Amino acid sequence: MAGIKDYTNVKVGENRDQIEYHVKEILKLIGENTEREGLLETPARVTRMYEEIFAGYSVDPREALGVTFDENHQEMVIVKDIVYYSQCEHHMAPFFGKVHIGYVPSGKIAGLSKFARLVEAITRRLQVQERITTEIADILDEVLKPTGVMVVVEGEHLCMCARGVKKPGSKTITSAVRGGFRHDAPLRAEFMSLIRNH
Ligand SMILES: Nc1nc2c(ncn2[C@@H]2O[C@H](COP(=O)(O)OP(=O)(O)OP(=O)(O)O)[C@@H](O)[C@H]2O)c(=O)[nH]1
Ligand SMILES: [Zn+2]
Repeated sequence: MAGIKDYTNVKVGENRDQIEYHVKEILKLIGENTEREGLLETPARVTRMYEEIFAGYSVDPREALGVTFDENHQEMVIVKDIVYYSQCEHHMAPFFGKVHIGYVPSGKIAGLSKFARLVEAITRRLQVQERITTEIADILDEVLKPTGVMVVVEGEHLCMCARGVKKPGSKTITSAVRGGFRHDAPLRAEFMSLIRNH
């Protein structure tokens, strides 16, 4: 299975002309007049938007976590409320929410901003929420080799709100645990209580 770890290094900007062409074709196929004023720039706008929302394809998420420091801190570190916007791979509709990361270092810590960079690299692609969660946990585990990692992701999926089953407000919560968190219920409970918004 192709995963985030096999990042493709595709830069959307290099395919700009072709994407614009195909967006214009889709507009025609849904019954639009691509020559009316409001739509003239739309293929180019959509392409620029794709460059942003699909920027993750050109980033190796392991490198996003690049800067690490040797540090003898052995208690849990939590970076919570990292907002993400992603696109569901089934409908190409947005889903968005927050990522919460907790880890217990084992000699290595990462620069705090790098957690958000990791989240960006993984979410700015076509995704499912479960894979976002798993990949963040696996990459942290691989790069930092911590005593343990726990990742919780909250998401609201427009494909469930604006269409289909139409259930606005429903939330999906996914979690992944690695290392010491697996067999340590109090540690998981401490993480959950610290990420709760007060
Ligand atoms: N597990 C999981 N499912 C997702 C995610 N994003 C979207 N989906 C679901 O993917 C499924 C695709 O189902 P299909 O039956 O193939 O597509 P569909 O006919 O458009 O389904 P409906 O949304 O039920 O109308 C739907 O149940 C979506 O809710 C995600 O991140 N994780
Ligand atoms: Zn969907």
